[in-house]
Order: sequence, then C-alpha cells, then structure tokens
Amino acid sequence: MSELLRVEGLKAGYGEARVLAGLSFKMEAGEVLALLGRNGTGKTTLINTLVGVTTRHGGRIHLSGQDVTRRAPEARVALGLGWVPQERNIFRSLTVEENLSAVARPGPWNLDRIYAMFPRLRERRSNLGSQLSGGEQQMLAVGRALAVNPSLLLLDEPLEGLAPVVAEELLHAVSRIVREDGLSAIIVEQKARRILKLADQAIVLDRGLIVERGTSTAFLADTSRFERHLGVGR
Ligand SMILES: Nc1ncnc2c1ncn2[C@@H]1O[C@H](COP(=O)(O)OP(=O)(O)OP(=O)(O)O)[C@@H](O)[C@H]1O
Repeated sequence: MSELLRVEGLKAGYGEARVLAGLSFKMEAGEVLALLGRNGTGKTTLINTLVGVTTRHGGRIHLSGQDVTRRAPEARVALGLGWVPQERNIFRSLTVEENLSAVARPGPWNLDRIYAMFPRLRERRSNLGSQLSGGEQQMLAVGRALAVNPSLLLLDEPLEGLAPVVAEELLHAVSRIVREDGLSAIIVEQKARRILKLADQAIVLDRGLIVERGTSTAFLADTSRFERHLGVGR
C-alpha cells in the first residue's frame, strides 16, 4: 500500500480562534477512516482544513506524496480530494445533471456510473437542485464529489438529518463505493457503531486533539474506548 495522506502537527481554526490543537495521522491508499467525536470537537474543522478553507496556524498536509499545505482548495481537488461538505452546497439553480457535469473530471466515475450507483439521481436528472428532497440532495452531493474522480473522499456527516430508510440507502451506497471500488474515504459520523463496520481505522477527537485511535476492529471489540468520548450507546 502507498501513503495517501499524511497530516503532521496540524493546528488550525477560524481567524485567530484555534480549534485544531496539533493533529498527526496517516492514511494508506484504499483505507477508510472514521472520524468520531462529540459535537464541536473539531471534526468539520479538520475536514475543512484538509480542503483548505480554514485558517492554518501550523503543521503540514501531504496528499498523494505532494505537500499541499499552502495549496488553494482547487489545487487540492485537482490532486484528488472529493469533498462532501456538511451543508451539501449543491447548486440549487442547476439541474442534477448540470451539478454533476459542472465539476466532472476524466476517470472511471462518469455520469453513467454515478447514475448506476444512485438510480434516483438518474430519475431526477432534469430537476433543479432546489427541487430535491434532503436525501436526494445528499446523494447528489456524494455523486458530485465522485464526478471529480477523487482519490480521497471526504464525507462530513453524510447521514445527518436523513430519514432512517434514506440514511440506510445512502450508507449502503457509500459502503459499495469504498468496499467494491476501493476508494479511500474519511467519514465523519456521530454514531460510531454504524460507521465503524465499513472503516479500517478510526480516530476520536476531543477539543481539537486526537484522544483515541486504532483499527475499527479494535474499537468494536472494546466499545468503552469510544463510549467514553461519545456517550454510551453510540
Ligand atoms: N466558522 C467558524 N468560526 C468560528 N468558530 C467556529 C466556526 N465553525 C466552527 N467553529 C467552532 O469550532 C469548534 C469546532 O467545531 P466543528 O464544527 O469543527 O466541530 P464538529 O466536531 O464538526 O461538530 P459538529 O458535529 O457539531 O459539526 C466549535 O467550538 C465551533 O464553535
């Protein structure tokens, strides 16, 4: 396996406010990382800092062997980041198909393949982003990240706010994307158990620091390791 992502001593926040207090971790190509932690512990800030839309206070980020620490978000996307932000950010005044085509880059994830993964998007291809249900918007946000043909997918609470049956449908699709297609991903999720099953490793954040890390198998075998930080039953 080759190294896909290396984060060293990362400190970042918003303006002068510091949220990430110095994080280091690595991912190999093909791995899935579950990013866990209570509300407000810095998960979204970490994802946003990987994309390059926060204020970096220190540390370095290497993606696919390149130092992207000072690169603009567009350059990081060009190097392989596929971002599904927490707020989805789909283009509401464009159709489903235009949303996908607007960001498409050459690679295995063409329109046909994305529609095969999300048949509902094919049915809705001519609908505007503003006309979609929450679940369809989230499918479109994932589809749009795939359309850039990323080497690392960043999914920020993809199941948040979805009806249980829709959340299951999306989780199944994400599981196929990472398991059958071997795409690497960082998945932010509050409910550890449901995401650990499809992750290789997990880290738990608290107050901007990594307080637990290990394989997902080890976490599932000793749930006290994350329950301490996430609350029992997670
Ligand atoms: N735009 C911002 N400006 C200033 N502070 C922010 C901003 N966004 C988040 N924060 C602060 O940064 C801290 C971490 O927030 P972050 O959204 O990264 O946490 P999180 O773990 O993703 O939580 P959640 O699960 O609620 O999304 C919080 O204290 C939050 O108030």
